[in-house]
Amino acid sequence: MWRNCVRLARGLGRSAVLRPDPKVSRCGVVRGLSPAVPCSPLWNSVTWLSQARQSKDYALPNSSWSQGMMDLYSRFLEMCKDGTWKRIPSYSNSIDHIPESLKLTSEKERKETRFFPRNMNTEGVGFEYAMFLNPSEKRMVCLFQPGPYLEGHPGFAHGGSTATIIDSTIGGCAIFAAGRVMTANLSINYRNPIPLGSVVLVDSKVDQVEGRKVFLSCQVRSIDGQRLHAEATALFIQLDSTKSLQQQMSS
Ligand SMILES: CCCCCCCCCCCCCCCC(=O)SCCNC(=O)CCNC(=O)[C@H](O)C(C)(C)COP(=O)(O)OP(=O)(O)OC[C@H]1O[C@@H](n2cnc3c(N)ncnc32)[C@H](O)[C@@H]1OP(=O)(O)O
Repeated sequence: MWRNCVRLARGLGRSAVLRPDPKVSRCGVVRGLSPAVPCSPLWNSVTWLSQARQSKDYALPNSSWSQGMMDLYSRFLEMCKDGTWKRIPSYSNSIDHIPESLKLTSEKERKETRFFPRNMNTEGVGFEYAMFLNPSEKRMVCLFQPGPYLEGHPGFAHGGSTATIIDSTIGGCAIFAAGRVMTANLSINYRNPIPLGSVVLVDSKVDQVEGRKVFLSCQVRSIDGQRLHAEATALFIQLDSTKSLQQQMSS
C-alpha cells in the first residue's frame, strides 16, 4: 500500500518556475553573484544531525500518532537499516539543526525563537511529522499528520499548513543539496483537501541545480498513494554560507 505511494510519487514532473524580470535582485544585489563560499552538498553528512543534543527530538513517535502514522514510520525506519534512507531529527529551534562547524558566530547563542512547525507544546494539535532523506535519490519525504489546530475549512487542513510542511520538506531537501538556501518561489496546486488527523506522505526531490538555483518538485499523497492532495514546484537560492542572512540583506 505505502510502497505505491512512494513509487507513484516518483513520477514527479516539474512545471517551469516563474522567472522574474528585474535586472537587480530584491536584495539590491546585482543578479547572479555566486556566493563567496558556495557550500558543497550535504547529502552524506547526516551523521552530524544524529549527534547527541540537549534539545528534544520532536520527530519521534508520541501518543498522538495514529496507527497509520506509526506503521509508515516503522516502514521507513526499516528502510534506514541498509542506509538507503536516513531519519532526520527535528528540533524546536532552527539553529539546533545546524552543526556547530557550520554555525556562524552570530548563531552560537540560542535565542527565544521556535521553528514554526514546532511552535506548539501540546502533542498532536499541530504539525506531527517525521522526515526521511534518501541521499542517492536526492529525495526528502515527510510523514505528516495535521492536528486540529491546523484547521482551514472545517475538518480539513488549512492550505497554509500544507504550504508550511511542503516548504519545510522541500527546503530540507534543498539544504542537503546546496547548504544555506532560501525559498525564492513555491508554487502549489491543491488537488484534494487533507482531512485533519489523516496521514499523508510529502515526497520531494531535487530536479535540477543551476549555479545557485535549486529546482525541486513535490507531491503530497495519501499513504496508499491513491489520492493526490497537492503538488508543488519550488526554486531555492543558495546563500553565501559565510554570512548571516542579516549581513546578506544589508550588503
Ligand atoms: C541545516 C540542515 C537542516 C537539516 C534538517 C532539515 C529539516 C528542517 C528543514 C527546514 C527548512 C526550512 C525552509 C524554510 C525556507 C523558507 O521559508 S525561506 C523564507 C521565505 N523566503 C524568503 O524570505 C526569501 C526572500 N528572498 C530573498 O531573500 C532573495 O530574493 C533571494 C531568494 C535570496 C535571492 O536574492 P539574491 O541572493 O540577491 O539572488 P538574485 O540575484 O536575486 O537571484 C539569483 C537568481 O535566481 C533567480 N530568482 C530569484 N528569485 C526568483 C523567483 N522568485 N523566481 C524565479 N527566479 C528567481 C534570479 O532571476 C537569478 O537568476 P539569474 O539572473 O542568475 O539567472
